[in-house]
Amino acid sequence: MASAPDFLSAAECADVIRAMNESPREPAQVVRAGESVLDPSLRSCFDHHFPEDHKRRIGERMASYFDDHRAAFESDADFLYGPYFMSYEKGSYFRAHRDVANHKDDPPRLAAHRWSLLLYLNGRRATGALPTFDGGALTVYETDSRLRDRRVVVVPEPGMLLLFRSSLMHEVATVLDGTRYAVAGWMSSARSPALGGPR
Ligand SMILES: O=C(O)CCC(=O)C(=O)O
Ligand SMILES: [Fe+2]
Repeated sequence: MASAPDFLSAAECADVIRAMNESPREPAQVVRAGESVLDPSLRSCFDHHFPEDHKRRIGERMASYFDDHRAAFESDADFLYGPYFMSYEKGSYFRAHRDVANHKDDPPRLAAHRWSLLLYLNGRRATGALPTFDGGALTVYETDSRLRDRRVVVVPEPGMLLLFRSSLMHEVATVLDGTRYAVAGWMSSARSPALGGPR
């Protein structure tokens, strides 16, 4: 796991949150046995249709952070899938899951995911004019052959970029108050056999 605390400034976070609040949104789906479905037993949050130009700009920044620190990630990932813009209102959550394929019918892009990138736009503490929320911590269940398995709890901070392997189990605790805003993208490998790369 790795993080960059000040990937975006508070002013940039405020801009993205504003654009999210102005964009249409729909309840976020999950992929189950190859199909995208609403599944409140697993996930409850909103997916925002974010303006394309903004989206491309943020996606490029996330991908270049990965590229610049590539050596640390020991990965053949070469493109970013996403980004997606999510809001979690009071009562929202994302139960334990992995961001990779779990079923033979799952879309190939899931099997190509290598690293999950989360960009947090706000946090629990007041920062400038950014909205705050309570609850909504991310827990990642790290597995490491050299270390004992452990859970790492991440409390989002505005502007923080977090990276973890997409194969790790993780979950977002229920938001208890306010709205939690986050951007998610997946560094993926075009060489994945699932995407037609060499086997
Ligand atoms: O918002 C987070 O902290 C994690 C979200 C997540 O796990 C996902 O979108 O796949
Ligand atoms: Fe996830």
